[in-house]
Amino acid sequence: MSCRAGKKLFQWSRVKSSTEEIVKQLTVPLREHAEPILTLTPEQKREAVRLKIQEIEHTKGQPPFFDMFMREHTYLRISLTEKCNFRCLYCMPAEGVPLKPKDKMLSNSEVLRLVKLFAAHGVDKVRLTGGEPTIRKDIVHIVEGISSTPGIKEVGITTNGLVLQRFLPQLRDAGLTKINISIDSLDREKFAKMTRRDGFDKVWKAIELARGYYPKVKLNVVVLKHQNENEVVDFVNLTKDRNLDVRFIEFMPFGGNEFKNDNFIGYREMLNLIVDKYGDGVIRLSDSPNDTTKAYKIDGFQGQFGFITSMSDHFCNTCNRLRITADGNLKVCLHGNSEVSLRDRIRCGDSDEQLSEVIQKAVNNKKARHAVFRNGRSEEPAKSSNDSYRGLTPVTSASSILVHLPSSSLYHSHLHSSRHFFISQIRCFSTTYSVSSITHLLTHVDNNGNAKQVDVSQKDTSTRTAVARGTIILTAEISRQISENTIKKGDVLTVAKIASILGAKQVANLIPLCHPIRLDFVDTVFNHDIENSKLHCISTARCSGNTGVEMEALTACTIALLTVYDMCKAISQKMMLTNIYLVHKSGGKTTYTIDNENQI
Ligand SMILES: Nc1nc2c(ncn2[C@@H]2O[C@H](COP(=O)(O)OP(=O)(O)OP(=O)(O)O)[C@@H](O)[C@H]2O)c(=O)[nH]1
Ligand SMILES: C[S@@+](CC[C@H](N)C(=O)[O-])C[C@H]1O[C@@H](n2cnc3c(N)ncnc32)[C@H](O)[C@@H]1O
Ligand code: SF4
Ligand code: SF4
Repeated sequence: MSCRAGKKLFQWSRVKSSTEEIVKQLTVPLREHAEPILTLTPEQKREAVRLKIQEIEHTKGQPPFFDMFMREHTYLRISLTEKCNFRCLYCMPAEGVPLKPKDKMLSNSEVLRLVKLFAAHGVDKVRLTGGEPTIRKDIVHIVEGISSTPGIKEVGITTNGLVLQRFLPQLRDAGLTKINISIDSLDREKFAKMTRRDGFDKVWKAIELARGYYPKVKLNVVVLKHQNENEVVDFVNLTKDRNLDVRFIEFMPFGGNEFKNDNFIGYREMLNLIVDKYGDGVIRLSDSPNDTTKAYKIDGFQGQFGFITSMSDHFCNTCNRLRITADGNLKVCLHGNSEVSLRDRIRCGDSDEQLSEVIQKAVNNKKARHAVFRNGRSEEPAKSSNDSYRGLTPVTSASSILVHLPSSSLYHSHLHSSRHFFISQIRCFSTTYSVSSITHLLTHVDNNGNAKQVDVSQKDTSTRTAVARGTIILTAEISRQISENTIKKGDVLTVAKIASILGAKQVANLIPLCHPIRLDFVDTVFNHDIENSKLHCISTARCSGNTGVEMEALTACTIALLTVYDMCKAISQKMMLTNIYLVHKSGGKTTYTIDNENQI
């Protein structure tokens, strides 16, 4: 979801003001739009559809990367290098990590190709990280390339700040929009102990410089017990008259770090320390939809602070992140072990379409939440029913889920392997037109009552898009079998999607006075309301031409629904196609968007 909620202040009314009471009130979840699409109000759904249409138009039709939990991935984190000039206690061993050869790293042009591809699929935010990203010599060029990629609205960097002063002006000029700087201690000696390097002065100067360039600079502070926990309030004090957003990060276990439970301090405990000092002055701010941070501020302070609570209260249900490692592996989850090499696919000469297919497949396997940590080791969460978590429900048991099916040539191989592939047969019946006294008003009938086609040769060429929607009411048994993909005839939704594309291409042959159109794009997605045994279908058609594609979208949608009927009728014929209508049309002289679907 790409709803953008504005940040607004929120102050709790309090009866008692003991630290414990205040912390209790302040830790109530306050995340807007945190739930997946199934709990949206009709108004929000309409807005979501409108945004989706806008987005599809903007991205020239590449479908966004949705996972099986309806999470749309719009944020790409790219690690530019494995190297680092620090050795933070919680991140790297003193001797550093084993480095792969340079030729295994993604090159500048490979990074930019991937960004372009992800942007075409709706990614609008990229963050560069590492290792230490400023070690990469071509960092300014990379930022420049990313910021000028169509569709990218934000380019951020997360850095330890050691050499940032050198690059900051160029980075800003290259289009860097956001900066997060890590600093774990305000005490020079402790800083050196935690990073195993003496760099405090340079990092602090970089922070001051960045504040001059950016309206808000985020500071990342990993808090470790017995190390820097006693500095939490000092960090909050920095926000008094500085445009800083200090984020306290819970220590997370990673493969290489030495995670010890003794070092862990949860966010409630940190908040306690702050409330002890500021009492009622602590204000909870509302969080943006995909924020990792629970945001707060002290009343009257210029800046704010927050907690990244990956361990004690994870935020996986709103996850919109994908990441690429420095050597070009796609990771769909920070804590997941599965990776797929995009670098190898690029170097084997894969087309963008093939890469998209690989990415979508990986995204389909993304778990509902991150791995469970036991004894400092991460274990993948179990699949299927255990994946259901905090309102996130996989397709197999969802009450309503948008099933996204990527469009690509690889479908064909997938389909060939499916046992039954039926293209529903459309019969075109000959039609008798009755001539009425108002034939002269009809554009498709001449004065003698003969059918005539409209001459569109003088109309302007423009990009035309149409979106149609329809529903098939199923039986409960059919609904269940579709959701579990156990229908005997084969993979219903995949076949229906392909049939819808073939159907759209046939419009000029099926509907007597329609013009043949050179279609640029057709896509169909499904929204399966399993509980209510309804399958909604949304079809989009686009062309660049002098007449519209509404009929193509409507036909695509209808054929998809008919195909579902055909694939399932052996189980029961008690199904009904209903509510097929045009949701949106743009290009040409008029734009139309249905403003109240309930009226249809
Ligand atoms: N669980 C989890 N934690 C993450 C993820 N990305 C970042 N984090 C945590 O957030 C901390 C800060 O990350 P940053 O690199 O500053 O990125 P960010 O917070 O996503 O950045 P913005 O929201 O764009 O400001 C990291 O140290 C992690 O602890 C993620 O995908 N999953
Ligand atoms: C891996 S670093 C890479 C970017 C850069 N080198 C830096 O330190 O900002 C990104 C962020 O992850 C945080 N981080 C690293 N190891 C962590 C851990 N074990 N638990 C929580 N956060 C961690 C760092 O503090 C930093 O804010
Ligand atoms: S947290 Fe960043 S600065 Fe520290 S060792 Fe890891 S990569 Fe380097
Ligand atoms: S742990 Fe994985 S699923 Fe959870 S927020 Fe991070 S990347 Fe997303």
